[in-house]
Amino acid sequence: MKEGEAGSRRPKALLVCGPSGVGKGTLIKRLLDEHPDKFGFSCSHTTRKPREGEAEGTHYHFVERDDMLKDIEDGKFLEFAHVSSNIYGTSFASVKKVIEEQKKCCVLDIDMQGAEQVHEDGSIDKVGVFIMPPSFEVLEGRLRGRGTESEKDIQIRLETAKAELEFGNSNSIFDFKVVNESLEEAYAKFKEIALIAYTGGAVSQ
Ligand SMILES: Nc1nc2c(ncn2[C@@H]2O[C@H](COP(=O)(O)OP(=O)(O)O)[C@@H](O)[C@H]2O)c(=O)[nH]1
Ligand SMILES: Nc1ncnc2c1ncn2[C@@H]1O[C@H](COP(=O)(O)OP(=O)(O)O)[C@@H](O)[C@H]1O
Repeated sequence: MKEGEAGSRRPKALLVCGPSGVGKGTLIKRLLDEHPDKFGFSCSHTTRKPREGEAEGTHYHFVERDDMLKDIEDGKFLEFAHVSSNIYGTSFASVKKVIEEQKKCCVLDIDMQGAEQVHEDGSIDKVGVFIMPPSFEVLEGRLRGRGTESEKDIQIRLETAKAELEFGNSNSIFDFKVVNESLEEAYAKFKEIALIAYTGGAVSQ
């Protein structure tokens, strides 16, 4: 076995959850850029419109609501959720592509409802990490600073964030919590957790 290859244990999926604007996408992008051989992103489906710079099939599969509802009915999704007035979901195909075809650890960026469904389903061996903001004010500042949402959408996301933070603080789905204050420190911790998922190792905090 070559150095850096996963050991005899199979890589687990890495479930990344946390409120909108907390930095999930930033941390995940950095991980994928640094370790493209080890980690692959599960490209979700969404009914929301693409933001500037987002590409079909890379960030999301951008789909029409009716098509997504039909695919959900046809059983194509491992999990799905209505988040901030849009539908988001992880197809079986996207997870299979990363785990079985690419043989990498599959990174899922999903909301709390999705995390709960994956946890209860139990068919995916996973490590769960919840990303926390240093404070609600900082979260709001990041969301506004990103400049990708309308004021109405920001308000919806902040409302959802309150429930997400309570959820992250009070359940056992997540093996780890990372406070994203300094990006360097948060990324170092996040990477360490991701590598635990990659090696399929036992989780100890
Ligand atoms: N359940 C579920 N949630 C998802 C999925 N993809 C993204 N999300 C979540 O949907 C929420 C909104 O995502 P997005 O519109 O990209 O906005 P952002 O989180 O503010 O960058 C976030 O909490 C994501 O974690 C998915 O496939 N399933
Ligand atoms: N540690 C950090 N310090 C300051 N700004 C950050 C930090 N992490 C992320 N950001 C910024 O916050 C905004 C939201 O991050 P993003 O990764 O889009 O969050 P999410 O994917 O959780 O919605 C982005 O503009 C990003 O550059």
